[in-house]
Amino acid sequence: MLEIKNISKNFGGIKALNNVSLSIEKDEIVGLIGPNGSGKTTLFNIVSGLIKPDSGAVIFSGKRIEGLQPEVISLSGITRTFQEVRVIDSLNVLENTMIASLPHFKMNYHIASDAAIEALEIVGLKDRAQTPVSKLKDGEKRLLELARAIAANPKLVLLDEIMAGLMEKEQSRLANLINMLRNELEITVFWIEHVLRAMFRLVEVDRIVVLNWGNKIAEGAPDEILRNNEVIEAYLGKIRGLGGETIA
Ligand SMILES: Nc1ncnc2c1ncn2[C@@H]1O[C@H](COP(=O)(O)OP(=O)(O)OP(=O)(O)O)[C@@H](O)[C@H]1O
Repeated sequence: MLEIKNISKNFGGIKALNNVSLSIEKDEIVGLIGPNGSGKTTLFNIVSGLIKPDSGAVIFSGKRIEGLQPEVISLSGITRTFQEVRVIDSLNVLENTMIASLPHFKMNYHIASDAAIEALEIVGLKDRAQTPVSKLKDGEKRLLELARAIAANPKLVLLDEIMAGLMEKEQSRLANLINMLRNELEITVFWIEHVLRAMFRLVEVDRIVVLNWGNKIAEGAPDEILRNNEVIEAYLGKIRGLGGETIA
């Protein structure tokens, strides 16, 4: 479904991505992990069209999409969430969701509204449709981000640290939702996360790709990644050592 081929991106002297390749099959959940600054969000920004790679190709459903406008990529079936929730506080929950669904449904208000309400129902925010976004709790804003991504009827969704800052109960609920996206809605998921308990234990992740300093250093099933010495050295060991994040 998605093929990332030899992508490189420099910012000034910084090699944010160095010849990174990976592919994602339909109906997979693929995790993307690595230390801060290892290039994860840069890769999402390239796939979603926010930045152009210096070299390499991104192929989605057989077509090259690198360098296309974000709106075009979104219409082709790739939507995303952002680390910093991008909702408009002056609008209500439904209006925020419709901003995402309207372009996909050729600005047809009724169809876009139905799609938005369905997305809100999926994430459990339907009862809050008329609530101003400013009244939502942080966890609810994350769910709204997800609803916006779903409302545009994607084939592939990119989730960027969607668990960050949430309580454990909210993380578990969101993990169930991610599983449901793939299992029931047939949406393929590519997911960046630092909450490793969610990545390794809560969500049914098929494969995990690990970046370090812009290089792909590992790729494999979650249990293989947990045993990979290079990954432990570059990332997992440091996190365990800090004592802040536990996987089990
Ligand atoms: N627009 C930009 N201009 C200059 N440097 C950038 C830009 N975007 C990213 N970088 C740099 O590229 C590198 C990779 O950053 P990126 O945000 O992709 O990492 P990340 O793995 O997503 O980090 P985190 O886990 O902290 O979100 C970092 O050194 C970052 O400072």
